[in-house]
Amino acid sequence: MLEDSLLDVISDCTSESLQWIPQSYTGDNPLAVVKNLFRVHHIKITDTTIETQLPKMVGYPSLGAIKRFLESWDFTTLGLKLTPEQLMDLTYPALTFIYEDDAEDDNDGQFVLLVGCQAKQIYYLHPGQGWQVVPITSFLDTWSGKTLLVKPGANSIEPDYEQKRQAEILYQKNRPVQTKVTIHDNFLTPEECQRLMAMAEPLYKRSLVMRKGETHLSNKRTSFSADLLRDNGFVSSLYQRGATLLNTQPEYFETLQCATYQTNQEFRHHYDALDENSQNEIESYGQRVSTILLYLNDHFVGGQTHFPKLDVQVEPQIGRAVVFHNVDAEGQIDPDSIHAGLPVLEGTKTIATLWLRDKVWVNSTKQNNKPLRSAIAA
Ligand SMILES: O=C(O)CCC(=O)C(=O)O
Ligand SMILES: [Fe+2]
Repeated sequence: MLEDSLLDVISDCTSESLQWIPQSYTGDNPLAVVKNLFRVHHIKITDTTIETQLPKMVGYPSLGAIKRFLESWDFTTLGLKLTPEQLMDLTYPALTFIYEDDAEDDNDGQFVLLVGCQAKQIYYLHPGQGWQVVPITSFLDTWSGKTLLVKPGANSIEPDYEQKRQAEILYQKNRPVQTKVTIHDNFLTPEECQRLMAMAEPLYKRSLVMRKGETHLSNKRTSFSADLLRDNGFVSSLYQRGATLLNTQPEYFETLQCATYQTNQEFRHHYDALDENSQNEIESYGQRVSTILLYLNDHFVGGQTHFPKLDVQVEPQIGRAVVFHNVDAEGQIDPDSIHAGLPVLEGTKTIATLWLRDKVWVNSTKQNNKPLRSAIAA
């Protein structure tokens, strides 16, 4: 591409009038990158159309699935593994995949939209971070090379866009109030919160996550946690209180877990329910059907609990309980239950969590028993 026209593309893409569309969480990245691609090409397509059609493509969320989706919208596409030399000569914009700094496996990364390469700098849109201008050398450190060249065709338009957009706006305005996350203030008194925090203090260990039925250390969950067995009248009464709230029996709760997050620590978007890789665990110990999250303090900045699919961000408040359900009536993971403990920006956040299983928890009926394993989430 000629230098001048490249500059036009870059200034057009990054202009104020062409605001990029931010992804609300990592799992939203493939949708957001495609929304931004359409926007860069000034093609009007509703978010609803992308959100309903793209995830249905075979192989989603791969680059191949994005390719198939774009072809269904009359784009001409070419998927390639590019070399750094070829990167310089691209006709932009193109979709590509970069690995995250803290990737735990080869699929951990993000799709970004390459718009230009000039004077040894690469211009790209990261849907989670906005427009980036970085030296090519540092871009190459994280770049996978996997790239999708794309070109819209004459029929890359949504014929009934205006009508669909109006319906979308109307729906958003009249959207029913969500009932999937409920808040129960003063579930604990400040004194009870203090008492729990003091009991947990000597027991903290780095929190784990569950992957393929095994517990692991993970950059996705950087907090510390402590298990509190029901071998003391006070703790035991909290299990009972939780059971009353959820209309169940205290024996169905996993061991109460306190977690503490220092500045910059977080628990990235995840489901509390166990997935198909943990079938054995589900059969033996039951699915994690519901969660009660308790905030034990609130003198810190950040650390909200975020439910991106529900557009809900719960503010931590001392003694507040947040309740949500992780599976639907058929026992399948409810996609709306995805949530995160956002990074703590200043101070220390402390929570306690009660995860409800659909089977009696293994050590819940014995006193002074060692926990089977620390409570887990992925
Ligand atoms: O810290 C939070 O706000 C969320 C914690 C969480 O998701 C969990 O413990 O499963
Ligand atoms: Fe969680």
